[in-house]
Amino acid sequence: MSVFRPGLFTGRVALVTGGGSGIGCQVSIASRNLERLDKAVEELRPRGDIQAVQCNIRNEEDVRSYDWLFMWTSAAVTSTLKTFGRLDYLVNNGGGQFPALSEDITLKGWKAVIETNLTGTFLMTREVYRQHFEEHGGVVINIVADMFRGFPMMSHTGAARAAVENLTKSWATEWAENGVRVNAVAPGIVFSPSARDNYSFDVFSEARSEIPAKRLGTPEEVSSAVCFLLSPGASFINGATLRVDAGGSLYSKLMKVIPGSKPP
Ligand SMILES: CCCCC/C=C/C(=O)SCCNC(=O)CCNC(=O)[C@H](O)C(C)(C)COP(=O)(O)OP(=O)(O)OC[C@H]1O[C@@H](n2cnc3c(N)ncnc32)[C@H](O)[C@@H]1OP(=O)(O)O
Ligand SMILES: NC(=O)C1=CN([C@@H]2O[C@H](COP(=O)(O)OP(=O)(O)OC[C@H]3O[C@@H](n4cnc5c(N)ncnc54)[C@H](OP(=O)(O)O)[C@@H]3O)[C@@H](O)[C@H]2O)C=CC1
Repeated sequence: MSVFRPGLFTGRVALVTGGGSGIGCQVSIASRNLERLDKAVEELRPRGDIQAVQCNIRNEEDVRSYDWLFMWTSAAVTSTLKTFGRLDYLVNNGGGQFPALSEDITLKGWKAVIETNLTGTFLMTREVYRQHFEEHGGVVINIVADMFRGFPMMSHTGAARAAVENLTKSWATEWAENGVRVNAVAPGIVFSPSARDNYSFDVFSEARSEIPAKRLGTPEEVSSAVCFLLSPGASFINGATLRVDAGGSLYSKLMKVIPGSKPP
């Protein structure tokens, strides 16, 4: 997702997991696939000072670490601080899941989704707080999802995202005195090739009719919300979740077709 806008964030530094761009802001983008990250850096370099950091957010060593001599390493947080000398924003955007009925989810699959969406967000945020925000303050944005009525067919991610929404509130209170704000953004349905490839049918075409606006959202519409919550314009907003879904989370769509009811 394209995260920053010109002018608003000049001189500020952001660490964004799962891609995202820096326009008018210095940015580290962090995910597992270095080849894809390097490609994104090449595309975005003309628009801002941007670096790629290979990091599996599920892996504490990737997220954390200084080495035993406290030398800088290539880990996500330390390398951002080394390159840019400061850190103002963390956007926990990295995440994903696969569609499956709960009874079909293996323990390995459950753990993969919980570790990616919940543990990864916890590790990244804890590390940024310890290494920088505790002393200097900052803003955290957690990208969650429309799980407000449960998440049939994706119960693992529903549970993880609901937990992240709850963490958002805990952190907002725990770290307020250190000048840290923590908010969440809950996108509705936005086209994503990786999600498309996870489905056996054309999920995005079908989803369109389930959205009151009768269209999908765009990455820019999500990034506008992220930018607002990062900006001083949101300085009195803490612990909130902003739904960016054109009202989709209020609409009675069924993600799993229920053909009929059996007698009790
Ligand atoms: C109504 C429509 C809503 C659409 C809204 C879209 C929302 C989005 O979030 S868009 C972004 C979505 N993108 C993705 O979700 C793609 C990324 N997904 C993943 O990376 C994986 O799904 C992951 C999160 C589970 C983690 O993958 P990884 O760490 O690489 O783990 P493995 O691939 O090795 O899988 C571990 C384990 O997980 C189970 N599993 C994985 N994929 C599936 C699948 N498609 N179906 C069923 N089970 C799956 C499986 O148990 C895997 O173990 P093995 O069986 O030993 O491979
Ligand atoms: N598209 C949509 O409709 C919606 C999306 N969301 C959420 O918004 C976020 C962005 O989604 P979108 O851009 O559409 O999807 P993408 O699948 O394109 O982006 C997900 C990103 O997360 C990264 N990622 C996944 N696992 C890890 C990991 N273990 N460590 C580090 N990075 C990881 C991936 O990079 P890599 O594989 O290189 O690690 C990828 O860049 C995700 O959290 C998604 O679940 C929420 C609601 C709806």
